[in-house]
Order: sequence, then C-alpha cells, then structure tokens
Amino acid sequence: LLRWNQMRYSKKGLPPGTMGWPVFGETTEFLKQGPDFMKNQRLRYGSFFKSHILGCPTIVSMDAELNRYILMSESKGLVAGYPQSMLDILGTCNIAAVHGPSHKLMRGSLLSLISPAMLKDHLLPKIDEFMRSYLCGWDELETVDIQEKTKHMAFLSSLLQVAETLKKTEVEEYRTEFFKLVVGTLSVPIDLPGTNYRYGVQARNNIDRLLTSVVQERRGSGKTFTDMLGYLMKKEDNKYLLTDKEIRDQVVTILYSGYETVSTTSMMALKYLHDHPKALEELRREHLAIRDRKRPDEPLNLDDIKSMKFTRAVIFETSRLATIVNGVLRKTTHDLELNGYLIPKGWRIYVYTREINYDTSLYEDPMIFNPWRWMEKSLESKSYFLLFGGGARLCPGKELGISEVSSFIHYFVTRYKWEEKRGEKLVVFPRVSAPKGYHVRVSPY
Ligand code: HEM
Repeated sequence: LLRWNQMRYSKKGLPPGTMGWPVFGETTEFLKQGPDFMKNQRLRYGSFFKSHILGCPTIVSMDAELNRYILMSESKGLVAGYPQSMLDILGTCNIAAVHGPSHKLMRGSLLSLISPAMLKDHLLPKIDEFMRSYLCGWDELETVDIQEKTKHMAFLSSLLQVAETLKKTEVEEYRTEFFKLVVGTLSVPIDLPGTNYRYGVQARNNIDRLLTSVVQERRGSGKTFTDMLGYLMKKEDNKYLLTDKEIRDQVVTILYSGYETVSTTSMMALKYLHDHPKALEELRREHLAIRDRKRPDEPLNLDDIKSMKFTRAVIFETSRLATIVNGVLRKTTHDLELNGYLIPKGWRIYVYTREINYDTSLYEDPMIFNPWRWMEKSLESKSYFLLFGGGARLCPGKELGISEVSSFIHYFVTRYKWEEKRGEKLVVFPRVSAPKGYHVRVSPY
C-alpha cells in the first residue's frame, strides 16, 4: 500500500518526500513525532518536501526566504488554505476563507475597527477596565490555574470589545458556545452525532442566533454604540458596509483569531518570567515606573503601552521560544511552479515557520530565553520575522494582541508575586498547552 501510494504521487516535477498511507498519509507520524518528524524529513529531503498530512497532499516549506516569498505571493495563486472544519465553522465570509476582492473588503473592515486611533480611544480603555477588575482577588484563591485564567481573559476581553452591552448571562452563553466552537474547528469534518465537529457547527449556529438577536435589538433601539459591533453596523461614514452574515463571520473571526494566540502568549510569558528572575525583575521595574507616574485608578493609555519596551521584548521572545504559531497554511489555485518544482492545483502548502525560531544563524543561543536580544537590534523588521505572518495576511491584530498581553502582564506583576506548584507540565506541540493546567500560588506583591 505504501509503495502504491508513493507511486500515485510520483508525478514528474514534484519535490521529494514520502506520502505515507492512502487516505491517512503521514498524519499519525506528524502528530506523534511533532517537530522531529519535520526535522527528520528535512534531513532526508531538504527544506522543501512533499507529504500527506491532515487529509491533504501537502508541500512543507521550512526555508525562511521561501516562506516569505510564499506569503507575499497570494496574487500568484497561493491563497489561504485552512482545513474544512475551520472554514465550515468560522463561516464562508470569514477572512481566512476568502481571497481577492472579498478578502480586501473583510480585511479593510477589520483594520478600520482596530486602527491605532480606535485602539487609543475605544479599545484600550475597555481592555484596561476589564484587566483591572479581572485580575482582582487572585491572592485569595488557594491556587490559580493560569491556563484557564488566560483563556477566559483572552475570550472575555475580546467579547467586551465586540459588544460591551451584553448581560452577564449572555456572556456566559457566548462563552460556553465559543469553547465548543474552538474544539470543532480543529476536528475531522465528519458530521455525525456526538462528534466535536457536530458540536462545533451547533455552537456556531447558537452564536449566530445570539448575534442576530443583539443586532435586531440594537437596530430597534435606534441608539449608536462605540464597540466593534456598533461600528460594523454603522451605515454612515462606513467605507466597508457588510451584510449581516459578513458581520457575524467578522465577529466570530475576531473572537477566534485573538483567542488562542493571546491566551497562550500570556501563559507562556508568565512561565518564562517565573523561570528567569532577572527578566522578571527588569520587567517589573518597567511596570512599577509606569504606576509611579500615575494615580492608583488611572488607566493605561497608548503611550504607556508604547513605553513598555522590555515587555514587548518579552512577548516576542515568548512567541519565538514557545513557538505560539507553528506555521500557516496556503493552497494552490492552479498548477504552479515553486522553488523549481511543479505543484498541482489544490495542494496545500504548509509554511512551517517553527524551525526559523531556533536557527542558530539567526538567533544566538536560540534555546535560551533572552528577551534582551529584542532590545539590541531591530529584529522585528528582519525579513525572517514571521511570528505574526507576512504579506497580504500579516496579522492585523498584532498591536491589539500585544496591548492585551501587556495590560494583562501589567496588572499581574504589579499586584502579585507567584510560585509554581510542583510538577506542572507544559507541552509545546501540536499546540502550546498545559494538559493538566498550569497552577500557581499567588500572593500580594
Ligand atoms: C499575540 C497574538 C497574536 C499572534 C501571535 C498572531 C499571529 C498571527 C499569524 C501568524 C497570522 C497569519 C495567518 C496566515 O498567514 O494565514 C495572523 C493572522 C490573523 N490574525 Fe493574528 N495573531 C495574534 C493576535 C491577533 C488578535 C488579537 C487578533 C484580533 C483581531 C488577530 C486577528 C488575526 C486575523 C483576522 C488574521 C487573518 C488575516 C488575514 O487573513 O488577512 N490576531 N495572526
């Protein structure tokens, strides 16, 4: 079977590599061995090879230069290529499902919601108010599961930015459905009772129902609102008029895209700071200096966030060392030539950026947590800096995400000191997570 399957894909012009078993391909090896699978294949076939993972014939690209080129080549037929379950649940108009003019519309609309002016005037005040109250009283708990707390933080913070008028019971409803939706997007797209996929689709339908009723209620009230939903529904001075379905997909995209990225970055930043007291000391100094020049109840503003140079460095270093995002997916819209090979239409390209983070020619002592490396050189503008993607799909929420993580860290380190409970285990593949939670004991600082 293995040989037969290999023959099926031995078309002239394809890059080297193995295709594994019919249907399943090499998914099991990929998920079991994780980064080692990729490294082994690279040793055998170079940094551009074929495989069959997650249900699709796939080209894996591990070369920094080539990865950048692929991300810049959407108009040449290398469009976003996310799994079917994700597309079904996030909606046909969600930014990752569309390309060309529709992508321009959805992206333009999103960028207008999170522009620097919106961040300064509307989003940051909401984020600050939320973090300030969310991070209250943790020292009264016997243990705090940082993983659970950061997940809820990321979700609740962005839900508040989307719709600030929701009642507590409604927030709870959104929360329950949203967590089911997330699991569904990462499942096998087989619609059978009891599957995560089915639960995910149902959760999405329930979120649509909730959103439709908020939209109708707001339209009926005739009032204007200054949250994201308010701006999306606005008819006057709005360059990006969306249909109701597009508005719902946009909202779900915002909640989804910032959820896991912001929560795991926050959790891992606390983990690394805990393990590196010198970095924590310097970071805390930065935050105490901000508090010193403010009244106790004065909120953080954009200038404060901009002044957090070391915090920004900690966030980048966390994102690099933990590899919050392993890579991004593209697919070919037609047969095309790439890196001297012929890639058939519909194949997936896994722009695998993980190994760039540990490349000794790019980062000195790459396995060491060293936030200072981001202070010395302008590493953020290097062509191999792909922590937030690149090209036409460069993360539009980069500064918003950094502001959320920074505000979370601000209230955490200025209010608390913490120690880990023994035996906490974190895994970094296929996703960064603490399988049994990341428990710490917190006391007032
Ligand atoms: C610190 C946290 C974050 C990290 C590490 C991160 C990372 C990324 C990466 C690597 C991509 C590229 C995906 C691709 O090329 O297919 C991306 C895209 C995206 N991000 Fe983020 N992100 C973060 C926070 C956020 C937040 C808070 C939002 C909320 C608005 C957001 C919204 C998006 C959207 C909508 C896209 C798709 C853009 C497009 O397809 O045009 N991200 N992000």
